[in-house]
Amino acid sequence: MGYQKENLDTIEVSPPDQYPVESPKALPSLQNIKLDEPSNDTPKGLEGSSLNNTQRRQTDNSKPVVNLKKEELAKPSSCGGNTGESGDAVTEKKPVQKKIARAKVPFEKGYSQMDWLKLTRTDPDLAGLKGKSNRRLITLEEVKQHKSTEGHIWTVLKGRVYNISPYLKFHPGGVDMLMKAAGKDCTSLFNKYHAWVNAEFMLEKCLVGFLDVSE
Ligand code: HEM
Repeated sequence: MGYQKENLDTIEVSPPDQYPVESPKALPSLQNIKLDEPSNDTPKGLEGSSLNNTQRRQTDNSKPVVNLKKEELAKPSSCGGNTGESGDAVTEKKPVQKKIARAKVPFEKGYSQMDWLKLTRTDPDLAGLKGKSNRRLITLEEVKQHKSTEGHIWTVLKGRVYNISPYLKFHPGGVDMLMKAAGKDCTSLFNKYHAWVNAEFMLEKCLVGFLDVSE
């Protein structure tokens, strides 16, 4: 028995010595294989997806368009297979769209988008209508009169009139930016910065009425 234990000990010691010798040999060979394969097909696509994941959050705005272009350009090269040059053409990063300066303002504690969602579910009168209907037609003149009254700052977005007062401090672009919408139709500004934002859902409870376009 004593002999067996000694034998086992010596056997157990030897494999850890072998692993570091074998694994470095094995890894480089695998890496070589992996590197060769994608470089023929879509190296740009792979680079783009992994690198952009970190960048995307900062500049979501123009990325989708640029990515689409890349994909479109990458398709012929991956079909052709041999044309590595066409891939290089993709790296000439000429922004197709004008880049809009985007600055997210760090939200105050208690003013995250999640907090806003909670508020919309708990506050009974974010629109400030005090029981009045939010189905009525509202003229732009009336909207203009609600640009500084505390608690009653209105804007028009895609034909709907909202009271944006309660949302001001929750707006990720900051109060100042959202105040540019006060008392007027902010649809084009809104679309300029973030056409993808689902304001209809976010401001549902702030609906005051609908813009009267008959005038
Ligand atoms: C009236 C309704 C509006 C709503 C519901 C709204 C909502 C939002 C949301 C959800 C974001 C975060 C977007 C993201 O994370 O991708 C955001 C960001 C921003 N918004 Fe607004 N917004 C409104 C109006 C405006 C207006 C009128 C302006 C400009 C005058 C504006 C300028 C910005 C800017 C500069 C940012 C920060 C950077 C960015 O993410 O693009 N927003 N807004």
